[in-house]
Amino acid sequence: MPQQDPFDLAGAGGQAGGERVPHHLPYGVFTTPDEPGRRRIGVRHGDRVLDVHTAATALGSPHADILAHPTLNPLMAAGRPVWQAVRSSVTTWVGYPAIEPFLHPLDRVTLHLPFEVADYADFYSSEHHATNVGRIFRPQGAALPPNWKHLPIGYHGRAGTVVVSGTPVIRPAGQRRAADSPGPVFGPTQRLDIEAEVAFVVGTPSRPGERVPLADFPEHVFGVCLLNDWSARDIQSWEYLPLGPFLGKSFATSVSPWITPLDALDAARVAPPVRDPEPLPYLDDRAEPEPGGFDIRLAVTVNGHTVAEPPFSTMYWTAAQQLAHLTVNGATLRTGDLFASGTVSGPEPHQRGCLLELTWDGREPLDLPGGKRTYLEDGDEVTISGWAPGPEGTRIILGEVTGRVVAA
Ligand SMILES: O=C(O)/C=C/C(=O)CC(=O)CC(=O)O
Ligand SMILES: [Ca+2]
Ligand SMILES: [Mg+2]
Repeated sequence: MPQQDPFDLAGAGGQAGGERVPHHLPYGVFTTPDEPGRRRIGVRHGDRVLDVHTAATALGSPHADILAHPTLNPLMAAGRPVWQAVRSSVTTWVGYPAIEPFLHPLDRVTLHLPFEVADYADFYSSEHHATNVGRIFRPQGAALPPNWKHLPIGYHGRAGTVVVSGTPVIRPAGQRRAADSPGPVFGPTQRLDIEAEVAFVVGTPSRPGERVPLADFPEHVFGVCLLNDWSARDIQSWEYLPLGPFLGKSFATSVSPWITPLDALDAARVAPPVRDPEPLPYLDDRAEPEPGGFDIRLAVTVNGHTVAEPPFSTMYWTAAQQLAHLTVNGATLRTGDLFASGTVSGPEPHQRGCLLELTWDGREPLDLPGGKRTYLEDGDEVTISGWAPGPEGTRIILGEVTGRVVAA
């Protein structure tokens, strides 16, 4: 009996010859209790993880070498034709009885950061989020800055503090200044927040001076994961002018352990919102063959209680536009570059992807069963999950990203 893949919920379609055709097949890196020092590439299939290098070797695959590594980077660097060939092979292998010995129960493995992060950039591409944050942080000025509808605003983050889901997040300390206080004080943040985001992982690098046009997005982007851009709002609001977020966001950024291949999200593509004014030609995606948006529905829980359901389809700037912008000055891409969408917030109050917006900077606490919540307390656990439509009425369940706050 083929395993039911919880990433592809049982539903209409997805059947061939009476057996499910696996579709999602996300990549991760795992160890087993017997060999805790040996990190291996795994593909999730149902409630099991396929050791793909061992399977590839046993089956005489020409791709065995590229899978014999403790990270996904060599596979990611190999480029789209190889990604497609490996994905197509794995799709076949998971139906072979011969691979039984190479499948490990998911609850027996430890998952690790699946790739070595090269550079990390974070965008600010939800109009609803940017408008709300503008109103909260800069009540005197216009909600959106004058450049916002002309380019996807972003900042470069700290690649070395990107951690895998499940890693505890230590409450950061820093400078903060209350509005009515003459100077700053130092101490643990009192306004620790989350940001629910979707992130894109670069596989194929680019050369100096080369721009990545919108159409080349699938040639460079290996896959997609969920991301929590933990943010200390008091540190951030005191430090961020004029150069943007710095220590308020650099202490930890969590990613899901499973990387969904970009091709697995074909059925989730949707048209982005209409852009007005029209962007400059390198960002104008109206003539692109594939719509640039993705219909990914996020959910954020705090201590198991759902606090938000942000819709990724409402993002103003798409990931392809973000990548085109990131490289338009000739900056190179490296294998392992990670770029995140920015906080995903929809138009409705329960669709806001951070506590800053959900509680209007603490002025409107959330009523949770465990008590009222403004910002995060020590011991709180936050989980971001998401799903997207798959082929023929199925669902793709993305790997979730979770983290618990520990005292400073
Ligand atoms: O408007 C600001 O000053 C800052 C907003 C952010 O928190 C930056 C950020 O991480 C962007 C995002 O996630 O959308
Ligand atoms: Ca962010
Ligand atoms: Mg961060």
